[in-house]
Amino acid sequence: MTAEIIYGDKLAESLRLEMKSEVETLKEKGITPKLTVVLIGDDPASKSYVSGKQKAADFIGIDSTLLSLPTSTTEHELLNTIDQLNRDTKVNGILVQLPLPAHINEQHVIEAIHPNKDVDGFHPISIGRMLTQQETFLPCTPYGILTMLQSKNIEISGKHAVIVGRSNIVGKPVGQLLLNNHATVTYCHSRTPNMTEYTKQADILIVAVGRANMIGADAVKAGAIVIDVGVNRIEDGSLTGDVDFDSVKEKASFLTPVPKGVGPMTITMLMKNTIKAARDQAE
Ligand SMILES: Nc1nc(=O)c2c([nH]1)NC[C@@H]1CN(c3ccc(C(=O)N[C@@H](CCC(=O)O)C(=O)O)cc3)C=[N+]21
Repeated sequence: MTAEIIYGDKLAESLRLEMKSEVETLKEKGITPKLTVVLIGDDPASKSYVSGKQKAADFIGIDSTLLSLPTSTTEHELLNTIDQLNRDTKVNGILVQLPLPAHINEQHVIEAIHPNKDVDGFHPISIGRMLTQQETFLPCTPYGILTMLQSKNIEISGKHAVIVGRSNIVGKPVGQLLLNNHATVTYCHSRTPNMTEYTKQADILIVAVGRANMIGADAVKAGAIVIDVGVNRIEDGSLTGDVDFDSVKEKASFLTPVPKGVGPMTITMLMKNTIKAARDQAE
């Protein structure tokens, strides 16, 4: 079997076009969605992701502001900045780019963002609301993955979804989102013995570990749907996923590439959440 490749960049483009006209309509009603991104320090990867977010916002017509703060910023200073953004009625969404420098407690920062402006969906209130299936901001990468599956009319209900990786921002929430859509969910992680015994049972395999080419064709069931969330910068400077694309392509039914897969969808869902924030706050 040769897999159909799910191109996240193509889907992102069509969704961004829809959002552009949605924002035009909102602007006629006097609503201009505004996102503020806070970036601490000058990590090149973080800068590159942030510029991708700015570009998407510009295209859609979302007002986006980058607040660039030095690495020496204290946790107290950052919490004060967030407090000001929480109070600023013009700001609909707040995103603090992760990872943060070691002297700042990430959880304190995430919990400081008002849940109504939590467009990343990382606040414990947002996570709790997602778990209990209340309406909320869905975390962008899991939301993007769900949208990619739906775009290909892939049935989730009754399928066995195996998640490799258990991070708070991808692995854990994507499993819960698939569970909400009636999948049977198995989590694998660094302490799972004989991991391929599980991955080979997956109808839908989601890999979010951050280790280049850790999943080969031997770990995949024939006809499986494989979603690669890995972002690994390799020696030659290029970007590669967690899945061995060339071999898995010959065995899976659907496969996402890296780059041009989940990454562009993550940014797109952030834009969608920002528009939702603007709408909700205008009520
Ligand atoms: N508060 C917060 N929210 C995030 O959503 C967040 C974060 N912090 N920290 C870092 C991760 C990573 N992330 C990516 C987004 C887009 C691409 C993306 O668009 N990648 C392009 C390639 C970009 C390139 O070539 O560098 C692609 O896959 O085609 C990748 C990674 C969001 N993150």
